Amino acid sequence: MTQIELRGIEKHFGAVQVIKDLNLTIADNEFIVLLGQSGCGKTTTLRAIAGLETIDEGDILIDSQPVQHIKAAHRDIAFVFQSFSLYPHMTVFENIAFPLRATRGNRADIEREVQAVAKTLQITHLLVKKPSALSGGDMQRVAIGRALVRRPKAMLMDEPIGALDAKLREEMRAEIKRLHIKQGSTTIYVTHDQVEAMSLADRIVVMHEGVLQQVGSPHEVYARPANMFVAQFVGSPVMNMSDVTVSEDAGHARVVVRGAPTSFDFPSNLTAQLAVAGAQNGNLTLGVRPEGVLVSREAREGFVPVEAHIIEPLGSHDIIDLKVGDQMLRARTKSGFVPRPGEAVWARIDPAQAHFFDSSTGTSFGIRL
Ligand SMILES: Nc1ncnc2c1ncn2[C@@H]1O[C@H](COP(=O)(O)OP(=O)(O)OP(=O)(O)O)[C@@H](O)[C@H]1O
Repeated sequence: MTQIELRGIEKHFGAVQVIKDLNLTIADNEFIVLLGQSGCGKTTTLRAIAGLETIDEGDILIDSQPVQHIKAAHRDIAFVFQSFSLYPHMTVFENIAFPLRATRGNRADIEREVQAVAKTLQITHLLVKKPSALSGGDMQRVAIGRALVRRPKAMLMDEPIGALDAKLREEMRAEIKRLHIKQGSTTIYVTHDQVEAMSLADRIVVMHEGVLQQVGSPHEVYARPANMFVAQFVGSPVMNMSDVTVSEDAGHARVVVRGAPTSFDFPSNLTAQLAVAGAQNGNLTLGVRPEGVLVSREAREGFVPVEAHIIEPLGSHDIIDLKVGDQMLRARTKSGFVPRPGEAVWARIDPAQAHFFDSSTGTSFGIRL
């Protein structure tokens, strides 16, 4: 059982505040991913939990006990870094066994535990080798094995597969997930890669400039982004964002994209919901992911004329830039469905996939259609 709680964490480096009032509770066995751009304070947060960095304000609690006064070595937390930091003169077996030497004297116990971890990570055949004979992925497996072997209260991982090539990263991602399901330990994982975050996390914590933006399951963060930063950071290609005005007309809401000649049809309850949320024209941004832009070759009800502009065929699907007046809208369509550049087609925004944000604060109005 390991629960970790961060209460009102603040951290400065000189005059620069790198963590601002961070509050977060991580449940036992939970896999949490801290996601954000370089420099947003992820690593500093992880190091503070491990005891490698002090904090200026707030409390860090492990199983309800404040730990600020406890040194890193006594927090019983394992840390896996991007750089593998294996001991080059030791074999893989000795590297994994190393953390056990201080705590478990008995050779037979050490042998058994190293073998068990090696089996879990499928590296038994590497135990006699030296790190210099290993590939990048295997080195990182050994580093993870060394962290796991002492069965720490929690695992902290800082971009552990960031240095590997794309194919190996994908493989290691799957392995880390399998390992977590099998081994079950409270894990906090740092990355700037949203795909990695989505595929690994029970919950993603999105950070920006030291401020927590949203905590939620991958689905929540993707489908219900709390603000424009999260909306554009998660998902690829990025969410379309346009300034819009909304008016009511003959039982419909009409959404006009600034610079576009036509309006998109929305259900009439949009205007009522926007009014309740305090949204006002002139301060309204519409966000829609490319899969929320529907494209048709023929005129259909609710579809407006647009022009296919740039087409990126990606095999499983195509990404098409549609010209709507002087605005661009990216759509994701079935592969080969659309047209040549310059061809006139029809588009509609799926109201169920539309997001409305306050243009000045970026906050979502939480509209559900
Ligand atoms: N020891 C330090 N002294 C001064 N500034 C630091 C120190 N460590 C980090 N910083 C600064 O604090 C900010 C947050 O850094 P941090 O490493 O936590 O961010 P990050 O989100 O993990 O980014 P990255 O992925 O690049 O490591 C950055 O602006 C960084 O330059």
